This record gives sequence, C-alpha cells and structure tokens, in this order.
Amino acid sequence: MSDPLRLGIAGLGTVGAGVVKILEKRADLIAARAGRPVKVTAVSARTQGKDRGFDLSAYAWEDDPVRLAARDDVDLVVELVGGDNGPAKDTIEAAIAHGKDIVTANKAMLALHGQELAEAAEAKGLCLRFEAAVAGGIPCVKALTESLAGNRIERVMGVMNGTCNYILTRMEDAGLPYDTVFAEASALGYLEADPTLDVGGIDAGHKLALLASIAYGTRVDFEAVRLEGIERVSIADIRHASDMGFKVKLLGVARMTGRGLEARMSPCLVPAASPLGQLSGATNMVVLEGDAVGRIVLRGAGAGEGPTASAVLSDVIEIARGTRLSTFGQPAASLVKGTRAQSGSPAPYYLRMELQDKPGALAKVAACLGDAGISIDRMRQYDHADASIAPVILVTHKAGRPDLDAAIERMTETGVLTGEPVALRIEELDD
Ligand SMILES: NC(=O)C1=CN([C@@H]2O[C@H](COP(=O)(O)OP(=O)(O)OC[C@H]3O[C@@H](n4cnc5c(N)ncnc54)[C@H](O)[C@@H]3O)[C@@H](O)[C@H]2O)C=CC1
Ligand SMILES: N[C@@H](CC=O)C(=O)O
Ligand code: NA
Repeated sequence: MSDPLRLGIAGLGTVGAGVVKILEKRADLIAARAGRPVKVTAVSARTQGKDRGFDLSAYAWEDDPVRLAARDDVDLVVELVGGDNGPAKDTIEAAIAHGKDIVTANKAMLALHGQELAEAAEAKGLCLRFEAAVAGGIPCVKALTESLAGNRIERVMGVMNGTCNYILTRMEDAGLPYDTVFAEASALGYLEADPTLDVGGIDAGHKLALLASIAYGTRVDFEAVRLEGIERVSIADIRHASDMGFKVKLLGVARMTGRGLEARMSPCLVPAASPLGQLSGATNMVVLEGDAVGRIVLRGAGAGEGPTASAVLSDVIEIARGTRLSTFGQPAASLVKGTRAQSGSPAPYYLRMELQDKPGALAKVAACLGDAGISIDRMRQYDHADASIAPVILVTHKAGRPDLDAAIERMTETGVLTGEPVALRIEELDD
C-alpha cells in the first residue's frame, strides 16, 4: 500500500471531532477505498483539555492552526474552525503557502473569498474542496461537479438551511408563533452563534452562491444573491398558504437567464405535494436540473456531526485516491464574472396586508396593483379581533418583483395600510 495521507485538522468542534472519530473507527475501510492509509498527524483547537470522545494524545497538538498548516508531517489541511475571515482564512492561506491540499466545510468564507483562495490554490497545483459546506451530508457539490458535468444546468434549487426549515415546519405543526419557535430552536442549539445567518437567509445564500458558481462557470458572487429572511413569516401566512395547497419554505433558486444570473434565497410558497413542500424538520433538499438528465432531487441531513463529517471525508478520500479536481468544477482562473439579473423572473405573489376598515381602502390597494400592471387572481378578507383593521390576502397573477415593490410603496403612500405587507413569491416548480 502507498504512503499514508497525513492530515492536520484545524478545529475540533462538532465537525472536526466527528471527522477524527470516523477516521479512527473506519480506518481499514477508508484505507481500502483510498488505496492508502489516511491518518491524522496533528490537530488544533482553542482548548486542549476537553473530552471529545477520543484520545487526543495520539496526535501532535498545535495551539495555532496556522502553525499546524505549516507542519512538515501534514499533507492535507482540514479547516473546520469556521468564520468568514480570521483564523480560518489565515489557516487556508498558510496551507496554500506551504503547498498543502485543503478540505473545508466553511461556506461563509468560501462565499466571500472562495474565488481568490481557489485561484491561489490552483496556481500551485493544490486542491481546495468543500463538499461539507453546502447542505452538509448531501453530496450536491460532487453531484454538480462530477455526475452532472455533461449537462447544461437549467436550475439549481433547494432548502439549504435546516434551522429555517425546522422553524417553518414546527410553526405549522404546533401552531406556534415565530418568536416561540425561534426560542425553541435556540434552546435546541440549532441556531448559528449569530442567528441572523440562519433566519436572515445569509447562510443558505452562501451555499447557493457556491452551487451557482459550479453550475454556471461564474466567479462566486454572494452579493448577487437576493436575500430575504423568514423573520416576517407569520403563522397566519403559513395557515393561508396551507389552505391554498402550499407550504412556506426558505427556498434558494439560481438560474442563468438572458438577463444574467438570477439568484435568490427567500421565503416562497411551493406546492404542498411537491418534494420541496413535503420536506419537514431540519432536513435539507437540493434540486438540480440538467438539460440531459432532467431533475435530480437530493434529500438528507444538512448539518450535524456525522453527516457533515461524512462529506468532509468524501473530499479527503477523493484527494487520497489521487483525484485532483478544481474547486468549482473548472479552473478558478477560467470562471467568468457573471452578469447579475436585475430582478427575478415574473411569478405569482401571495400578499398579506392589514388595511384600515373604512370605505374605499380596498379599492385604493387594488388601484395601486392595477396601476403597476399587476392583475389580481384571488382575494380574501378574513376576521380580526380588532374591528378597525381589515386583514386581506391577495394572490396576484404573474408579476415582476420591481413592479410589485412599486405597487406596495404606492399602497403605503395612500395611508390605508396599518403595517408593512408581507409578499411571498409563489414558486412555479415545473416551468
Ligand atoms: N456543525 C455543523 O453541522 C456544520 C458546520 N459546518 C461548518 O463547519 C465548520 C465547523 O463547524 P463546527 O464544528 O460546528 O464549529 P464548532 O464551533 O463546533 O468548532 C469550531 C472549532 O474550531 C476551534 N477554533 C475556533 N477558533 C480557533 C482558533 N483561533 N484557533 C484554533 N482553533 C479554533 C474551536 O476550538 C472548535 O474546536 C464551520 O465552518 C461551519 O460553518 C458546515 C456544515 C454543517
Ligand atoms: N445553520 C446551518 C448549519 C449547517 O450549515 C443550518 O441550519 O442548516
Ligand atoms: Na454537501
């Protein structure tokens, strides 16, 4: 058997500890599949004296992950420190400077700095791989990069933040308001240290930006992703959506249009009976559509020790086998700067608003939509405890988002609204 591949693991938290445990438990199986042993030689974390479920004394210790990346007995650096800058980025840069391949799960850093890091690594003939960074255990990066390499990718879609999907499905199942379920998610340890990353759609936006780069051969452009979080989705929206045969999902969609790259991560209504509509709890789903293959639906755990470590190991074993793939499926230097589509394709929208309950209020709202060229498909006024307020649900025919935003602005100017309307796109999955 060939020489071992020697790993330096930076970060021994949920994912890093999971990687070490699988490498210890499945050493023979991994060696057989890789054609050579895969061994951890050195590790780094903030605290050394902590029980992580394995014997740390078997590995050399470094306080500083940058020093770990420079060690002569490390061939491949596994970056599991996290954060879009600071020690994680320093570690990867040090690995590149010292000629080491890199595997990371760090979507935030790659979404912001992936282009420069991939170019720097590839300029030195090194691999920088990131299967765990997108939808954790779901092998969507490899599916796009390898299995679907012969396709023109028509659309990439998905639910890529388990925390948001947990919150939305729990609100529906238990009939609980957003704030209560958010507190539950926090108590369960689901939320990132900065919860806005989850509920603001940022974490999922990072993941979509990475998949879009592979799918369309464009430089990673997180700024191109139009982001909207789930904070304003209410139990009322979830119930109304359900009455109409829809579920509310934080949905990411990327597609290349004649107007440029359309990429958005926002709460949308999707048909309840579709695979995306059926997705419950913290599970993720990635839907890939290729011109030759058609639609592929991948469903599984997007986070957690085992699933994320599984994805990290898929990259480690790929490199151990001698397979050397570009980070984004083609040389990073050949990725083009994509044009950003200024707005998404037209779609029907669900609108919930509260009006002053007085003559002519609804007519003014309808006129604002009509003036913006938006036609109403369905409308419903429902009961409210406060008799001075009239809550209204509207579903529009297909409309462009800029037109809808202009109409909402004009509605606000009329003074008949008692709060900011909620507008949710109804995603047409089969067009
Ligand atoms: N936890 C999960 O389910 C998933 C995590 N990821 C990504 O994997 C990466 C790691 O995540 P977790 O394991 O959850 O994080 P964690 O917070 O559990 O662990 C981070 C580790 O890095 C170490 N660390 C932090 N700063 C350090 C420094 N300056 N020097 C040395 N060590 C330092 C900590 O001591 C800890 O061992 C992140 O980029 C995260 O976004 C991706 C998918 C899922
Ligand atoms: N916060 C993320 C964790 C994995 O990326 C999520 O909820 O999906
Ligand atoms: Na993945």
